Amino acid sequence: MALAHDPLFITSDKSPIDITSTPPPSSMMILTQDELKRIAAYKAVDFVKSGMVLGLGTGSTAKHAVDRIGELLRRGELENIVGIPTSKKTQEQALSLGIPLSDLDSHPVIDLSIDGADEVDPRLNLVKGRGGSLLREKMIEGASKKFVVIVDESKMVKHIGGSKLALPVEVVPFCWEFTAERLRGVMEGYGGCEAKLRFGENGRAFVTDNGNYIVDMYLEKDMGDLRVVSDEILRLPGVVEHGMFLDMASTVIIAGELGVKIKNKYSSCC
Ligand SMILES: O=C[C@H](O)[C@H](O)[C@H](O)COP(=O)(O)O
Repeated sequence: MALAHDPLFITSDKSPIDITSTPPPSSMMILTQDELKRIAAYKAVDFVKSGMVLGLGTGSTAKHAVDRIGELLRRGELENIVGIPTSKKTQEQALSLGIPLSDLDSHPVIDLSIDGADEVDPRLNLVKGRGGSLLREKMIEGASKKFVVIVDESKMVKHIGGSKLALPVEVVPFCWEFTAERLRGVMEGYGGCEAKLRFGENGRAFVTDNGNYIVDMYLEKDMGDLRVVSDEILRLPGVVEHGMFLDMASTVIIAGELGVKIKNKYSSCC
């Protein structure tokens, strides 16, 4: 894959989403998917300023952003950062990098969160949680003034579920089969789905940081009105949270073959 290094920006304001992109350079370099993730992550860290309270995301893309924040703190280029980790794994990583940490109880308003995503649709709705961290992510990113999502271009889909990979739902372990069956039932009205319990590497049910299970829903079609589906899923007793992050991302940074694109959601205010 090739990526631009020339920081020349083009802005378009004609779509409901504001798109800024870095075009391909004259000399191209082949980059791996992980390098693309790192490029998106570093670009997002450009938004970080000293003194900020930061939501620290989880996953292979967010890991690069946390590393970068640690590096800038170490070099003294950032100061007085407080990180709010979205998982135990990120907490460990941040601690190992010397990033001062806190939580939502002490810092209920977060200046900026940076995190990866599993899918991004054209309206910047997301699927998250294929790493199992969706609940803490949704709590922390939902409390953020700005939420910057970092992805490589493979995550862009025409509609939620378009990758044919899982839409994760965190459920209580108690009678999870009953809850999975109820989820299947709800989804019949929205194109249908297969609902499977997620297993960990040890062959047992995967357990989230909150002691819950994950039921992965494999969608068959575009679900239509995502808000309606979201509300129905959340009304099921036994469901804790789902991995659709609707209308939450303020900016999505996409690293791909043709360069880095930045999509901003229009703000409704001045
Ligand atoms: O639970 C995991 C998170 O939602 C991740 O942000 C998401 O799965 C994307 O992860 P990655 O950057 O590893 O593709």
